[in-house]
Amino acid sequence: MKTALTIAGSDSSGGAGIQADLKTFSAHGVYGMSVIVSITAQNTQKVEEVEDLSPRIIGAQLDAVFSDITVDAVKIGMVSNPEAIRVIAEKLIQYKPKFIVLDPVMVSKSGYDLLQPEAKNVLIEKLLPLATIVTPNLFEAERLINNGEITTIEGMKEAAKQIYALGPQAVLVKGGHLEGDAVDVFYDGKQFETFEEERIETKNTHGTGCTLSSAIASHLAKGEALEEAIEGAKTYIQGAIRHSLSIGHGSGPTNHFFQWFKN
Ligand SMILES: Nc1ncnc2c1ncn2[C@@H]1O[C@H](COP(=O)(O)OP(=O)(O)O)[C@@H](O)[C@H]1O
Ligand SMILES: Cc1ncc(COP(=O)(O)OP(=O)(O)O)c(N)n1
Repeated sequence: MKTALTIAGSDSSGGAGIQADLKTFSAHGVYGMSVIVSITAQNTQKVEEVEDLSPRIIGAQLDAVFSDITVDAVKIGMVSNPEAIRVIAEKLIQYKPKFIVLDPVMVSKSGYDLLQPEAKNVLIEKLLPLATIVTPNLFEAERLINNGEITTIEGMKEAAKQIYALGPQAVLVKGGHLEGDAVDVFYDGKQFETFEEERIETKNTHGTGCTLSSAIASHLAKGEALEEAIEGAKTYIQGAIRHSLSIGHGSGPTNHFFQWFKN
């Protein structure tokens, strides 16, 4: 069985973070493992509190997994602070996993900072160059390059080019927050490709970014090429949003088991 490891934060409500990633891996038939960086007290309405784990225990989790198990793909989500980022980068350089999908999580949909402001430049310097692909949403893409607001597909292409210059092997700028269809822009230094799906009108989009990036990691773990992996992940997120769950009083989660149980 193929394996995937998520390095991310825990979401107590189960819609985003580690919990969304593990559900996504399972739904793809991939064995999931986790390195927890932070614990969030969060629900469908807001993030109440965040507590970071120490760099020591983050490093120990990484050593425990990599020293024993073959990791076919890694997904990185919420990494919270500079010290956590440094130990993650150090261990990934040591263990050299074949694929690293980096979702540069910065702010929750409910508006809570999940990346400390002083950690942004450390993430750019230490993690972007290690990434097989980085998957910013519009806000994150704007923050990575500090070049104004992105409001068009052309703007997404320009941002993808500038983020590519920071060192990852490829970039997928997600257009979930743009108007119109859900269009994501891919750039690998050679060509652009757009991945398009119809926009689904729903408030239940908690964890969409986590779900997409861990679906890409699952497809890469199974040996698919990058563009094929994105295509598969885009089909998956479309189903997961279409059958998203009205759980809680706010923005409900994506549905990972829509093939079997529709809501
Ligand atoms: N309402 C929607 N209908 C269809 N696809 C969506 C919708 N919202 C987001 N997506 C897709 O979900 C994925 C995650 O995008 P996005 O919501 O922008 O990420 P994030 O959760 O990081 O903000 C992207 O592929 C995006 O195009
Ligand atoms: C623990 C944790 N990690 C990441 C996120 C952000 O998830 P994302 O899929 O980008 O979008 P929202 O869940 O914020 O809608 C999170 N909230 N918690």
